[in-house]
Amino acid sequence: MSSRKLEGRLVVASHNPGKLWELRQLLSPHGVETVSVGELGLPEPEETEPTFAGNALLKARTAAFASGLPAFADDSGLCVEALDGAPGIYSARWAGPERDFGEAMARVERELKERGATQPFRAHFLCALAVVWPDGHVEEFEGRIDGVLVFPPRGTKGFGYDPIFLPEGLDKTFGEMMSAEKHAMPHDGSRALSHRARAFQALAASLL
Ligand SMILES: O=c1nc[nH]c2c1ncn2[C@H]1C[C@H](O)[C@@H](COP(=O)(O)OP(=O)(O)OP(=O)(O)O)O1
Ligand SMILES: [Mg+2]
Repeated sequence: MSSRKLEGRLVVASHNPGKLWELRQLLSPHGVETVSVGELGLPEPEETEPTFAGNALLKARTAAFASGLPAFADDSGLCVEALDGAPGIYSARWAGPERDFGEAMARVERELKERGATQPFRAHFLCALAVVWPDGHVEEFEGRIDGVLVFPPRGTKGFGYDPIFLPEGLDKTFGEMMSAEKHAMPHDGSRALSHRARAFQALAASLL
């Protein structure tokens, strides 16, 4: 348990609308008032760290120091086993400056084919969350969900690589799920589903 609790206004340090929506959805039952970096007019920092945790910390720290408020950042991505963990921390960058995830998903399929990979195409999503206070105090959390990739992509819900990711033991891709299913936050102590919801579950237990 942490000694620090999240109180007052929280900056959500993400420029990705899909992610922002999910993070606010996860925070909303806790009555935390949020403002996004976009609403504050803060720029998107370059993600120069070699790990998810490092980039989450970099984004949260930049926003906390620029705003004088506690800030919350998510760095996440898809890691494909047969591609040695790629795209990993480069998941957003594979979609190019236009953030074309149709192209990014096609590249995953192409690279699997080039490597002669065979099904099941095992993969996982990872999510690192960091909270940084303006005095420099840091809290970090992580969540993971394992699954397999399916081609062609299925479903139009969610964002990013959701349409090719089939979570272990389920028959719907993240792209075919209602957001409430992807983010199910069980109150009976059982585990949440998505990488982001799992990381958030750890955060909530400690900070909220
Ligand atoms: O639940 C997810 N469902 C599908 N795709 C996902 C998910 N979670 C991460 N992803 C992929 C797409 C995203 O673009 C990238 C994260 O990259 P990441 O740098 O953490 O976020 P970002 O650049 O999109 O926004 P920002 O850094 O401003 O928070 O991984
Ligand atoms: Mg990013």
